[in-house]
Amino acid sequence: MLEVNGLKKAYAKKQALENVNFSLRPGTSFGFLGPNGAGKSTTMKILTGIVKADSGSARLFGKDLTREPAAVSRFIGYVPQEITLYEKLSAYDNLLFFGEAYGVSGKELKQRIHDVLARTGLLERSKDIVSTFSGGMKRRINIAAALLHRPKLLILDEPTVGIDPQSRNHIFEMIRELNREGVTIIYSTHYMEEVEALCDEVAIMDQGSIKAMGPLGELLEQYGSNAIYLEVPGLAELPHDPDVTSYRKEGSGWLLETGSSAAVMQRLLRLASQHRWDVKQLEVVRPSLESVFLKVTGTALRD
Ligand SMILES: Nc1ncnc2c1ncn2[C@@H]1O[C@H](COP(=O)(O)OP(=O)(O)OP(=O)(O)O)[C@@H](O)[C@H]1O
Repeated sequence: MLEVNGLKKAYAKKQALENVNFSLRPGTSFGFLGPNGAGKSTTMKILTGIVKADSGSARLFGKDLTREPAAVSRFIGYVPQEITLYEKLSAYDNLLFFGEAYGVSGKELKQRIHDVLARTGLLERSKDIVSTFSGGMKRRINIAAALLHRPKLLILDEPTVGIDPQSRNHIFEMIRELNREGVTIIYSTHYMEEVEALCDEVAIMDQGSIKAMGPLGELLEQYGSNAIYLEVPGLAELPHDPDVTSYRKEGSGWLLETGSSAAVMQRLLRLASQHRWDVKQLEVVRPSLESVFLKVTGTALRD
C-alpha cells in the first residue's frame, strides 16, 4: 500500500532524515517510535505533502506522493502534532470547513459530520465553540476532521501529548475501531506503552533513520531480553552476576536484564537465603519494547 524509499531531508545545516525506508501492507497499525528530534514529524509531513523531501520517493497505491499529490491526498487523513482548529467557531463549523477542504460537501458532509462527532463522543457539544473545549476534546475534534473524507490511511503525529486520560482512552478506542474497519494507521509517539497498546508493527527511529522495524512480537524476540525484577527494601547494591547484562533501578526495586533468567533466578534465591533478604518481589519480566529500544539505539528512550 505504501512504499517509502531513501527519503532524505535537511533543514538548513541539520540533516533531519538520513535515509528512511519502509513499506506498509493495508490494514496495518504502524507505530513510529522515537525520541524528540528523531525525524518522525518530518517523515509524516513528507507523506502528507507539507514538506518536500530532498530525495527519495514515497508511493501510495503505486502513485508517487510528490508527483501526484492530488490523486493521493484523498486517501490520507492527517492529524498534525499541533492542534489546528478555529477556536472561535463551533465544533460543527470547524468540521464543515475541514470537510470542504477535503472535498466533501452537501448532504454527505452533514452525514459525515454527524458520524465523526458520534465516534468522538462529542455529538452533544457540536454547537459549542471550540475555545470552551478541554485540550483532549479539541484533539478529538482534530482527529474527527481528518476522518470526514473516509481516508484509507490515517497518520497521527503524537496525538496524546498533554491530554487528559479520559480523552486518551477515547482516542485509543477510536483508533482501534478504525483499524478494525480496515483503515491503515501510522501512529507516531515517544511513549512505548502506546505502541504496545495500539500497534502491530513498529519502526524504531533515531537520528534520522529507522534502526529496526517489524512486527512487535518479532522485535521483542529478536532484540528484547528477559529481565528479573527484584525488590528488597534497603538493598543498596547487588552482587555481580556474570549472566546479567544490565542492572537498573526501577520503582522501589531492581531490574536485571539477562538471557539466562532461570540460572540468575536460582542464584538470587540462594543469595536471598544466605543473607536473609526480606524479599518483597522476585519475578521474571517479559521482554519490553524499552529493552529493544536500548539494544537498537544504544540509549534509553526516557533519557
Ligand atoms: N522547520 C524546521 N527547521 C529547522 N529544523 C527543523 C525543522 N523541523 C524539524 N527540524 C529539525 O529536524 C530534526 C527532526 O525533527 P522532527 O520534528 O522530524 O522530529 P520528531 O521525531 O518528530 O520529534 P518531535 O517529537 O520533537 O516532533 C530535529 O533536529 C529538528 O530540530
